[in-house]
Amino acid sequence: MRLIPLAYAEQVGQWAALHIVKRINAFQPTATQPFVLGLPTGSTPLQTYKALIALYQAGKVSFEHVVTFNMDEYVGLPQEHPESYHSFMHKNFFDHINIRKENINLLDGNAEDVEAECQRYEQKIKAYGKIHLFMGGVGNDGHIAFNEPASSLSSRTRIKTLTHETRLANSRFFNNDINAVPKHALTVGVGTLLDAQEVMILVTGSAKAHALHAAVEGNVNHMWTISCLQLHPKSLIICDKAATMELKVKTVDYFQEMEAENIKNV
Ligand SMILES: N[C@@H]1[C@@H](O)[C@H](O)[C@@H](COP(=O)(O)O)O[C@@H]1O
Repeated sequence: MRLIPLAYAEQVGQWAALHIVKRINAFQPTATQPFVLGLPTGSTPLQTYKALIALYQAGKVSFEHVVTFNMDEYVGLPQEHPESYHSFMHKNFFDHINIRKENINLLDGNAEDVEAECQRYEQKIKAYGKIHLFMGGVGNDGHIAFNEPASSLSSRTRIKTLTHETRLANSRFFNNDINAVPKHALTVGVGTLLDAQEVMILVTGSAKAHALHAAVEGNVNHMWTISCLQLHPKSLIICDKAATMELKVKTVDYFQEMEAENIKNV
């Protein structure tokens, strides 16, 4: 695992965007060999999306041959609802870049046969070989995508019941009305995430400090599904200072030293 401790959330967004651009450009994607990018929603990645749009506008990256898979979607919320993850992604990212419509993949939370929809998603990812880079955030309770506590660490895409804590945290997008927050979501599994070539998780703010501690210093444990990163051969966490509050000073120093060495060697 690589942990990049930065000072501010804006720096986290900038760092993540530059990393994505670096990976896409190094891959030199084509129509027959596209770069496959996994994407999250939430407040945390907003800065990254803004920075990616700016880099696209500056001609530093093209999304023409990039295929995206979003990690999750609410069940039963109409696609055109402003808080559906379909709406979120178009408003905050897709509508501002040159991605092809047919290259955008999102789970259909209104599918009649939810199980078939989840299998279709898994098969479509497999059809591309693998996800090259999966970006994600983390919930206050340590969930990754919508893999709530006690999700199997080998789970695949499926329907999950959201915890009260998650619905309460997300009620800020629904006029603070927890009853308006869907009770279920479709989500890629922990196993689906671990299959990606690289996983990059953004963690900002003090509300995520316990989750970051569990991810970096805790044991691999299904109660904090973010801890699955310890099993991944190429995982990367980018965090701000507020998120490190539950880490040992020694841990933060260690990763800071490692990054200083990395920069020297570039
Ligand atoms: N399913 C999403 C997660 O993918 C996201 O990581 C989490 C944190 O969101 P935020 O970045 O808004 O704190 O929220 C939701 O539960």
